[in-house]
Amino acid sequence: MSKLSASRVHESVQSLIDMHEHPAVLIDRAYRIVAANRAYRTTYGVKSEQLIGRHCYEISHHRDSPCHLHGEDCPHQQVFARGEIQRVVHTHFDGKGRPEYVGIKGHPVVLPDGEIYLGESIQRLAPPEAMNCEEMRMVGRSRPLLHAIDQLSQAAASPAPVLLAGESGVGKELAARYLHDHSPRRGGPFVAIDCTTLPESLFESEMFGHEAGAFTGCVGRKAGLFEDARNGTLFLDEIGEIPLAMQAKLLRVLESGTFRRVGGREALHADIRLVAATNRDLRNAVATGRFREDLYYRIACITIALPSLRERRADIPLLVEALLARINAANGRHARLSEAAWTRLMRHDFPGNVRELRNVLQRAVALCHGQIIEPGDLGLEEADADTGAPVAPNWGGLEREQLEALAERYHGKRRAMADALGISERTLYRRLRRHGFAAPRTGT
Ligand SMILES: Nc1ncnc2c1ncn2[C@@H]1O[C@H](COP(=O)(O)OP(=O)(O)OP(=O)(O)O)[C@@H](O)[C@H]1O
Repeated sequence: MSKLSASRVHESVQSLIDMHEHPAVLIDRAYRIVAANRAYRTTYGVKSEQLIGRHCYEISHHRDSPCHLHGEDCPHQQVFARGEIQRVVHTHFDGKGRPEYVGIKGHPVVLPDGEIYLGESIQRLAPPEAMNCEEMRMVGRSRPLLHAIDQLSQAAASPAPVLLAGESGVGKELAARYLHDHSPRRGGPFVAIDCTTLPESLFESEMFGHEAGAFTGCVGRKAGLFEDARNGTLFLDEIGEIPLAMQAKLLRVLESGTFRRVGGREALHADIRLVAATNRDLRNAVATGRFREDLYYRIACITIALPSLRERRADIPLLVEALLARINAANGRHARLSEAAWTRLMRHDFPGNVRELRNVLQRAVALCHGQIIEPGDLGLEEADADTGAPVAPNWGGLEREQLEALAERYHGKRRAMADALGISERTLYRRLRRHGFAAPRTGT
């Protein structure tokens, strides 16, 4: 766009987008910002004169290439290719460089100069204070994770029970905390219990509390988890493991909204938001009579599936970075992965998901000599060990995620990506084309 039309555009739309209380920005076909409102400038800590003409991905993503090259859905593509409105969730970086999840609505805007632009209105999904605690942050930018974050953000506003489904170690407890931290109950407590640790004999007293002398050996009155979580969120992990008789008791409380301490008479109000999690197929447990159907429908009002790490391999580099930083900080170390160790990690299947990745890194930091983690320090089984073959050459669907992960790690640089895979740039180019990626940048 010429300088003249840029200034015309700027004048005609500036006052319009300034009316938006959320950050709003107008972007041209070449990803350049042509106008942005005050909320956008404040959020991303950039002055007006430094903003116009800059690439949107530089400002919000701190990157030097468009976000769709890094595995994210990009409204830019949808708007300019199809003229359609698109809503996506992205990770943006605020003016202080802190990551945060945002919901973006992108729509086509036709201005008096006849040009089409992308108009984006951006809504912060997380209050910045909720994202500040690094331990609690759900790290990742892959499509499957951002889709789950979108669902979690929408569910957070409602009081309805949520069932989180996913393999062990995918981050169900972290997701439950996210729900709590983004809900109107965030000022109240978050109480988590792993139901497999509750023996049947103690289930009732642990859940609902007991009065003094309610049963043999019990001294004094004790509040249960329902009371501990008052005004907050009660997270029942592995809910599928609750014995049938106890399921009936839990259902009664959820239906009536009241409970009694064991040995008590007073009916207490169950003022909690229930979030449950399971790593097995609860519908199947219902079909085989191991889980009550009525309880299932009560707890699974909103069901959110959390992706396994295999389904979001593109997040591995970011997770490695975040987890290593935490482990290093906790141990006063500065360990980092050698290229060979990194390639070795990328070949692993991670049946134990993020927890397994964290444990592998913890072990590696403890075992490595000096600062560099070598493949041998990772302690991964021989079964999927380095064979010298290109990364996952026959994994079909996984190949796409690996390419995304490499694009992320090497900022889309073709030479470096090809080297990491042990293939030529031409082969890499063919693979990228096959998976519908735009050609990445050349150079190392
Ligand atoms: N997206 C993520 N970003 C950063 N850390 C994560 C992420 N997902 C999981 N983790 C980390 O992985 C570990 C396992 O997560 P969590 O306990 O939430 O998993 P889970 O699905 O509840 O596991 P289980 O089913 O065994 O209870 C934790 O240390 C958590 O902090």
